[in-house]
Amino acid sequence: MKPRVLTVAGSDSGGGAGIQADLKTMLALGVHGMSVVTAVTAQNSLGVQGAWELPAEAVRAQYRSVVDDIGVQAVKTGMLASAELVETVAGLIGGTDVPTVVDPVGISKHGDSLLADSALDAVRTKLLPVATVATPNLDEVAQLTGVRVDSEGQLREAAAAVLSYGPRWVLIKGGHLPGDAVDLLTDGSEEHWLRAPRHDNRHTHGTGCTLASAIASQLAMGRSVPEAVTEAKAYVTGAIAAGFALGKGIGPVDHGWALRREAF
Ligand SMILES: Nc1ncnc2c1ncn2[C@@H]1O[C@H](COP(=O)(O)OP(=O)(O)O)[C@@H](O)[C@H]1O
Ligand SMILES: Cc1ncc(COP(=O)(O)O)c(N)n1
Repeated sequence: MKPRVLTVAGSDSGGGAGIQADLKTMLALGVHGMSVVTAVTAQNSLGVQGAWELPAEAVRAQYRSVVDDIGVQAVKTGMLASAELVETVAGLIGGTDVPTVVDPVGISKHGDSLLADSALDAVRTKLLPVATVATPNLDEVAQLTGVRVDSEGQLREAAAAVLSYGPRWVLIKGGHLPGDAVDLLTDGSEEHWLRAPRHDNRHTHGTGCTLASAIASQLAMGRSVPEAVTEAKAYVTGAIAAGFALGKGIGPVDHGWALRREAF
């Protein structure tokens, strides 16, 4: 049976990030994608114009519908908006015995907040402990741990700070540093440095969502965490290289690049 992957995240009306990015990534990687919508954003290439979270009951009901009947081999979380939703989702994941990728989405590329400040503590104490892999970017590392990274040498310190909250693995994304796009994956004993050339392309909307969904898809196919992250990094790098202009601002990465490559 086709591996099934569930994203628990917010909707991006512009189609570049959030649930839309997750489902496109899952399609491109050959798994069956499913979604639990946590919030709806009015969003485009210029930023987030509005956001509305769903009631916790609606999130719980979507999750149960999917997991109890269809079943999942991996879960990915993205925008969770509020402390109540973070706690609800952490509880649901804690009761589901499959690998889970937690992308602790805090602020959009345009600087719009996608998570209430009052939810940070629940992310630290409830959500990170149930993650198989947590994938914070450098702003999220600073928000969650207070550790500020402005060089590759500090990625280790950032990783240790996030691991102290209990995820099995952490992938610190160094995408916002100058130079090569370097990420550090570690479980506190093994270290894997993932390095890709930086693509000089401003159309990077959705990079984090795409990477986390690709990791979840690879885990659902049975890969180990280091294998899954290595494959996912190659996929997101190709998607960034093929990112394209839409609207007047930052365009999306191209989720379909790998499908086209295989087709010809
Ligand atoms: N310009 C770029 N060229 C190549 N890789 C990039 C670029 N920008 C980000 N990345 C990579 O994309 C992935 C997502 O990282 P990042 O953009 O930091 O996440 P987020 O979307 O959460 O801010 C990481 O693997 C990062 O190294
Ligand atoms: C609904 C939603 N979820 C997540 C992001 C983060 O996007 P990115 O991957 O660009 O950091 C976003 N802009 N909108």
